[in-house]
This record gives sequence, C-alpha cells and structure tokens, in this order.
Amino acid sequence: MRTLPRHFFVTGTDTGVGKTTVTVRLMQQLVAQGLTVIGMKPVASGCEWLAGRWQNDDVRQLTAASNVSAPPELINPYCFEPAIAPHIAAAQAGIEIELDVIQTAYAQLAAMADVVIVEGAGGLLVPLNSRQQTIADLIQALNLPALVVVGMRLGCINHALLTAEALRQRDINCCGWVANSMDPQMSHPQENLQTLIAGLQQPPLLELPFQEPLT
Ligand SMILES: Nc1ncnc2c1ncn2[C@@H]1O[C@H](COP(=O)(O)OP(=O)(O)OP(=O)(O)O)[C@@H](O)[C@H]1O
Ligand SMILES: C[C@H](N)[C@H](N)CCCCCC(=O)O
Ligand SMILES: [Mg+2]
Repeated sequence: MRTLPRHFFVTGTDTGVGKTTVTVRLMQQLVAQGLTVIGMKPVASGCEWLAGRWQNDDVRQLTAASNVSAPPELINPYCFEPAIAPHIAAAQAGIEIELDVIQTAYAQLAAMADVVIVEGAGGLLVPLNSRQQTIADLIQALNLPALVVVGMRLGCINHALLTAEALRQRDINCCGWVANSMDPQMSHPQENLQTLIAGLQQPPLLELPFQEPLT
C-alpha cells in the first residue's frame, strides 16, 4: 500500500459504501505497524440509548479499533438519534453543528496519537448546518487530505468522478481512493475498476474484496 499521510479524512461516494469498514481496516494496519491511532466520527446520525448514553455503531467500531483511549465527546462531538441527513437531525434537535467545535476536538485528538482518521457522514456534499456548510467545508476547516471510498456498484463511476471534481474545485488534496466491493454480483467489475483508475488518475490505494457477513 502507498504511504498514507499522518492524519486524513475518509469520505465516500455515498452513505453505506464502506467508509467505516475501510477506516477500521486501515486503523488495524496502522496499529499493527506500531503507531498510535484514533478514529474520529465528528457527526453521527443513527444512535441508540444504551448504558445511559447515546451510542452510534460507527463510533463504537472506530473506538474499538483505536489503541489510544480518548473522551467520547472528542471522538464524536455530535450524535443524533434518527438515521437521517445530519443537518435535518440537528435541526430537529434544536442544535446547530459548528465546525469550530469539531476543529477543537480534532486538535485535541491529534495531540494524543500518531494518526487520527476522521470519518465523514454520507458523501462529500452532505450539508451539516443551516448555513449550508458541508462535509467538504469540514475537511477544509480541518485542513486534511481526503481519502475517497468508492462502493463498487452500478452508479459508482458517476459518483466517484463527481466527488473527485468537487475535491479539485475546493483544492482539497485527494490522498487516495479505495475500491470497496460491496456487490458480489456486480457486472464487469474489472472494466469498472479500469474506468475509475483512468478517471481518478490513480490506482486504488486498496482493493477491498466482498466479505460475506458473519452469521
Ligand atoms: N467489502 C465489503 N464486503 C461486504 N460487506 C461490506 C463491505 N464493505 C462494507 N460492507 C457492509 O456494508 C454496510 C455499509 O458499510 P459501512 O457501514 O462501512 O458504510 P459507511 O460508508 O461507513 O456508511 P455511513 O454513511 O452510514 O457511515 C455494512 O453493513 C458493512 O458491513
Ligand atoms: C444515517 C446514515 N447512515 C448517515 N449517517 C447519514 C447519511 C446522510 C446522507 C444524506 C444524503 O446524501 O442524502
Ligand atoms: Mg460509517
């Protein structure tokens, strides 16, 4: 695998394309290399009340993969119960998501570990608040390069190229992309992969095969 930057942001072509799965996999590899690693999920929607606090499955997975313990409010400053677009969940809860709150939490985490990997919510242009700030604005506020997870399924070429174009327009450095095989029945996977390599102008950092769910 090519070298990754110390800290980076994981975005993707959509919600449910494997951002958490890929982030956990990368965290495990970095931990195995002897680095201290923290996973951050600044904005989570879809939480359950468990053991006296709101808990989100992505936050649980990233926390489990971290080898440095950090306060939950730094790992996940914003958590909303319904599994819906975060700006809608936040408005329902009467909360405005503030990028500077996330910046402050991130800076504290970055001081605690060699590597901090920050997972977005949904894709790059998902809105975060009433001021129309988006995940892309958050990446810029954190001054991080972006890793793009492409969920390999029909439609991903368009989504991947739009994501790459939106990153370029904002001068956000794309530090790589991951081809995540979500659909074992996908037709012409190799042709799709080659189209993505040509369009994104770089081979994937990682090709993650489809993994049968554990029964
Ligand atoms: N390579 C794979 N093989 C099989 N299943 C996968 C693979 N990658 C992801 N999945 C499954 O797809 C689902 C969505 O993956 P994941 O939660 O990582 O997506 P996400 O992009 O983080 O979603 P969100 O936008 O909700 O954060 C999960 O059930 C996960 O286990
Ligand atoms: C609930 C879900 N798993 C994510 N946390 C949020 C996805 C927001 C997607 C918004 C959109 O692009 O329409
Ligand atoms: Mg996720």
